Amino acid sequence: MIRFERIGKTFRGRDGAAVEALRDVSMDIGEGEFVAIVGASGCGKSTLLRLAAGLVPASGGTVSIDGSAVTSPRAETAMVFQAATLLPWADVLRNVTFPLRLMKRVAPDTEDKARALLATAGLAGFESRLPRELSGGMQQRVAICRALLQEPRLLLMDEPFGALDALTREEMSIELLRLWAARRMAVLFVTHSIPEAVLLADRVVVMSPRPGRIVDVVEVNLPRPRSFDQEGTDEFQRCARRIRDHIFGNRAARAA
Ligand SMILES: Nc1ncnc2c1ncn2[C@@H]1O[C@H](COP(=O)(O)OP(=O)(O)OP(=O)(O)O)[C@@H](O)[C@H]1O
Repeated sequence: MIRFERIGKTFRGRDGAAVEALRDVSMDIGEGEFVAIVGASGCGKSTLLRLAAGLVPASGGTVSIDGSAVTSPRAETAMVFQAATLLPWADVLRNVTFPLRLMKRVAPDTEDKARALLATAGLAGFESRLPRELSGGMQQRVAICRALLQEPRLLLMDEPFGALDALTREEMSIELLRLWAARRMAVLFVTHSIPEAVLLADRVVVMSPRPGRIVDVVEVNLPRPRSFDQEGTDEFQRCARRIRDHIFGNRAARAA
């Protein structure tokens, strides 16, 4: 569905110095596939998502969806950032429906769908609350509902649980999988957590330090529905170890 073909991206800093963020990145993501991206800080993971979202142009290569080059944001793509980025003055329901109102895509059943989505995310009864009345985890759930209400074919998630505590993070991962199972859009999910990547993804793309290149693609052959109980399985450990070895090299192997 989405194809990255020999993508390179070099930024020019304020001082004029060139920063090569990505080099020769190629990958395909199929319809309904869940792909996680892991790699050292600064290796270009967010840049890759922003390229897919049509927010920045590539310096070389092409990103295409269904064969047509992505040059600007598209209605079929939605993005969730690390911070919930909700409108502070709008209540939960208005926040969730905001992008559709902005794109003039409101349908007669939009509000009902938004309420149903919020209920699935455990937010029934909070529709009229303001963001500041919600916990960080609840705010992030609102941001995820906002993205899902757009019924995207491609969901881009940039460390969406990065600011949450460990327990909320686990709970949110399982909830995301539930919502994804019901809708099956393609997901490109950036995370710093190796267990989170293995738990969620069909494939984990491992990137080298900057300039980011793909050093491995790990297929996760764990049955769905997934749960953290699978963390003890050989397959989970195999995937996690293989990813860790790429990121930490022999250090991890020695410590094990
Ligand atoms: N607009 C920009 N102008 C200049 N340099 C940039 C810009 N955006 C990103 N970079 C640089 O490109 C590199 C990759 O950044 P990016 O945010 O994509 O990495 P990342 O892997 O997502 O990092 P992290 O895991 O820390 O969020 C970094 O060195 C960053 O400083």
